[in-house]
Amino acid sequence: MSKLLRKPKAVEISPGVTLIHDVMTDSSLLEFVGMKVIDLNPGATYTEDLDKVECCIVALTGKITVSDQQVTFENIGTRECVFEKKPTDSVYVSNNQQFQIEANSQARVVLCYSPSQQQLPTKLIKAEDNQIEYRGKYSNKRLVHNILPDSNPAANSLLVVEVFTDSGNWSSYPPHKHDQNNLPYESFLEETYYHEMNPKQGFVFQRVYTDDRTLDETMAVENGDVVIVPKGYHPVAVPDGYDSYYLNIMAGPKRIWKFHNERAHEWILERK
Ligand SMILES: O=C[C@H](O)[C@@H](O)[C@H](O)CC(=O)O
Repeated sequence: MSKLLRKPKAVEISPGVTLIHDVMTDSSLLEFVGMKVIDLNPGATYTEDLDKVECCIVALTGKITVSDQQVTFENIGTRECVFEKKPTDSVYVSNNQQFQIEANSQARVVLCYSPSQQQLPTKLIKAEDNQIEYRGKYSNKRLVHNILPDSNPAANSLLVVEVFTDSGNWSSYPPHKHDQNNLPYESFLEETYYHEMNPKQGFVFQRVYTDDRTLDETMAVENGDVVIVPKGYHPVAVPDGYDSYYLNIMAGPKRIWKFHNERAHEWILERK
C-alpha cells in the first residue's frame, strides 16, 4: 500500500472518544501539516493543550461545544452528513492554548494543525462565513467551501478547505502542485486529504506525482482514508455513480495558496 495512504482506525483514547486518524508531523512525511480525526459519543469530551501549533477544529458532522479557557462556542455544527453539502462551523485555536470539545450529539471532528508562534485570538469560523466556489467545467466541476483560506487572517500558517466532487468528475484538476517556495509563481504548501464517499462503498483514484516522476503514486482511495501530499501534483478522479468529499489541510513556510498547473494539461482550462 502506498506510503501516502492512511486507512482509518478506531482506537478508543478516552471514554466515548475514538481516534480515527492521527497524522502528525512526527509520524508522517510532513513537516508543517498535522491532522487528527476523532469521533465523540454524546456527552464525551476531548481536551488538548497546544504547544507551538495552531488548530482549526472542524465540526465535520454532529453538534459540539468548543471552549478554551476564555470563550465557549456552544452547539456548533450544521450537518449530520457531509453530503448534505452545507458549510459547517469551525473554531480556530492558536498556539499555547488549551481547548476542550464536548459532543452535544454523536460527532466527528477533524483537528487541523500547523506551526504557530504568534498567538492569535480564538475564533468561531461560522458556516455562513465560508467562501463558496463553483469551480471547473465539463467533467471537472466541483463545489468548494473555503473554511480558512489565505484571505482570512485568523491563522498564522493554516489553510483549510473542503471540496465536493460529483459522480464522473475530476477535481484538483487539471493537475496542480504547490511544492516550491518560489513566490510570486508558486508557494510551498504540504497538504492532506481526508476523503469520504457516497455511497460509502465507493472509491476514487488519486495520483500524487512529481515532474521527474521520482514520486508517482496512484491510489484507490476509500471512504475515511487520508492521503498525504508532501509534494507534487495530486488530481482526484471520481467514478460514475459515486460522489466524493474531501477536506484539505495545507501549510508551509508562507500562508499563501499559489499553485502551478502542470503545463501538459493546462489546455484543459482553455476550453470554451
Ligand atoms: O491545492 C488545493 C487542493 O488540491 C484542493 O483544494 C483543490 O484546489 C480542489 C480543487 O480545486 O478541485
